Amino acid sequence: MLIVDDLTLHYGQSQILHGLSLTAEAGKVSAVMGTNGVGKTSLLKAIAGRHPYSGGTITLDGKPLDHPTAFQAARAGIAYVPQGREIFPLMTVQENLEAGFACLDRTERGVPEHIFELFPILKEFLNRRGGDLSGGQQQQLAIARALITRPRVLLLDEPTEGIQPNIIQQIGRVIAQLRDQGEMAIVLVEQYFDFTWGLADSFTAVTRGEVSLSGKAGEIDREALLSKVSI
Ligand SMILES: Nc1ncnc2c1ncn2[C@@H]1O[C@H](COP(=O)(O)OP(=O)(O)OP(=O)(O)O)[C@@H](O)[C@H]1O
Repeated sequence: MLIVDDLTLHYGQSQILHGLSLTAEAGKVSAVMGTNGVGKTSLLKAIAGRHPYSGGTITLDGKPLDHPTAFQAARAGIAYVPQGREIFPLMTVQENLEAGFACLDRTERGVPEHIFELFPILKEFLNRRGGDLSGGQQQQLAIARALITRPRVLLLDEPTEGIQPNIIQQIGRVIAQLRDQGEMAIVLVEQYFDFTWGLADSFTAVTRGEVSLSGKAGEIDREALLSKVSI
């Protein structure tokens, strides 16, 4: 279980997160929602060791992640799929996947076959350059690259952004499949309300770096949530 407690984060003098707390359980999709600029990406970056946090704690399966570097966070089992995907455009699909090996021991460096079961198109396009894939295919590649490390926590930053509807549905099915395997806690940052509402097991609405509403699917009120995450 990932527990983020009372997290604060700054860019220079500017405070972005104001004591934000979040819990993400294995086998569940925990959605983080909110309008532009409320600090969703900053939260994921703090968890993934991509930006230092100023206060609070992050704990994974009972062990504190004490201000980890990106490498240490990845070694601890945290995988991050950034907004905008960050595919290496001149490298092939195979090479992009192998970029995920960086934090693994030599003996662990292989692409698990189940990744191609989740994303068959990647097997077909192994020798194609990342930059020649469509947006949806790049998103699949970014998720696949994150799964290379067999993570315990998967952080997804707006996976539906700029993706055509049929691929969004496919990505939703993959997220649900990964959840149902029961081993991974999935933190989904999303602004596409209906997609997230249909998929997530719990919801955290963020407003100006603070939690403004949270609750489990089946308990939280849809309209109340919608009002917190819409402009
Ligand atoms: N590197 C940075 N330096 C300074 N300010 C930053 C930096 N990155 C983000 N910010 C600011 O921090 C605030 C939160 O940004 P963040 O990207 O975390 O929000 P977000 O909720 O993910 O928004 P979006 O949905 O637009 O991605 C914004 O005001 C943004 O301009």
